[in-house]
Amino acid sequence: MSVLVFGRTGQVARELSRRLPGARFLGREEADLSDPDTCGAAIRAAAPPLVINAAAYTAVDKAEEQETLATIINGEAPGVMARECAAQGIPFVHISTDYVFDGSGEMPFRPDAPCAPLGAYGRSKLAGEEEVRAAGGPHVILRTSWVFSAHGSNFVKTMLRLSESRGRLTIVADQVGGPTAAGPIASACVAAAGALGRSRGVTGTYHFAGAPDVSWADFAREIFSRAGRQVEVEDIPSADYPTPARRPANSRLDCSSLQRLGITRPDWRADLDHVLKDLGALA
Ligand SMILES: NC(=O)C1=CN([C@@H]2O[C@H](COP(=O)(O)OP(=O)(O)OC[C@H]3O[C@@H](n4cnc5c(N)ncnc54)[C@H](OP(=O)(O)O)[C@@H]3O)[C@@H](O)[C@H]2O)C=CC1
Ligand SMILES: Cc1cn([C@H]2C[C@H](O)[C@@H](COP(=O)(O)OP(=O)(O)O[C@H]3O[C@@H](C)C(=O)[C@@H](O)[C@H]3O)O2)c(=O)[nH]c1=O
Ligand SMILES: [Mg+2]
Repeated sequence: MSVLVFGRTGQVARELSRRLPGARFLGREEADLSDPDTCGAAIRAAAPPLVINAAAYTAVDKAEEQETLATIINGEAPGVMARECAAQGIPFVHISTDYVFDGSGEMPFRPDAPCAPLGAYGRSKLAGEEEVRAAGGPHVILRTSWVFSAHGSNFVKTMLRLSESRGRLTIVADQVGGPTAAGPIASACVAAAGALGRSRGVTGTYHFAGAPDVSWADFAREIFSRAGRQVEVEDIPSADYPTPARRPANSRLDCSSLQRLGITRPDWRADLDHVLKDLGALA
């Protein structure tokens, strides 16, 4: 009986495969989240000791025109997984996002703060959280933010790519949050599963984001500095970078309850060096 993971190619899924070599990772050929019943069937067939959902619809702007699909993948499918797990008493670890919040104020959001997503992706992820909680089984929802890794598409890789052709970039400076490397998120999922195994009482929603909080512009500067790229970054307001989906200005997550899972916030600067090294881009 091996651990069952939804997702195989994603940033977090790949890092989980390094930490859970005996687990079974389901790609979309085996379990397509746009057809949620396949997810329930996969769990019934495997009867695993633990299920982790690392698959999601993550294209924030595209979700604005594909909200129905995003809601099936991010909302309904996790609901089917969670109900199947609850029925069998299987612990379920699910990942969510800072984009469930409206980004108001300057204080870090606590896990129990009211949610009010600004866009379709955030609404679809909030729907998933609500389904998982309503299923009533032992679970941990881990909200994270600004994920980066050597794999997949993310801000770090976008910045490195743009630096090949641009000496100057304009980057939004009025959105602040915690960049989080995929490796530590995978480790946090494993720790959450361990904590759930010891006590169902840890069931709940937790925040796990890299420290310190930073703007996208300052994150870009740090990437270029550590990669030794000569790119000048100009601070701009979000209004000067129009996108189909609005993003929260304040993505700060209060991570203090992580101590219940026996873990702490990772420092994204050290993780950034590891990722740049993996990419052969560390100065
Ligand atoms: N990326 C980020 O910045 C953030 C992500 N998160 C959350 O973290 C979790 C992991 O995200 P991350 O690793 O970055 O995601 P990625 O975008 O890197 O990977 C998403 C994964 O989901 C799979 N997937 C997408 N659609 C389907 C489908 N219909 N059926 C089966 N699998 C599907 C993809 O498979 P395929 O390769 O076949 O498309 C891929 O393996 C998600 O819950 C996400 O919402 C939270 C905060 C920030
Ligand atoms: C490329 C570029 C982006 N930006 C801005 C746009 C945006 O506000 C910010 C980050 O761009 P991204 O496209 O990486 O952001 P985005 O895809 O919204 O990232 C989000 O993804 C989802 C899945 C999450 O759950 C969130 O936590 C968050 O990581 O940088 C610039 O200002 N200038 C630029 O040249
Ligand atoms: Mg993106």
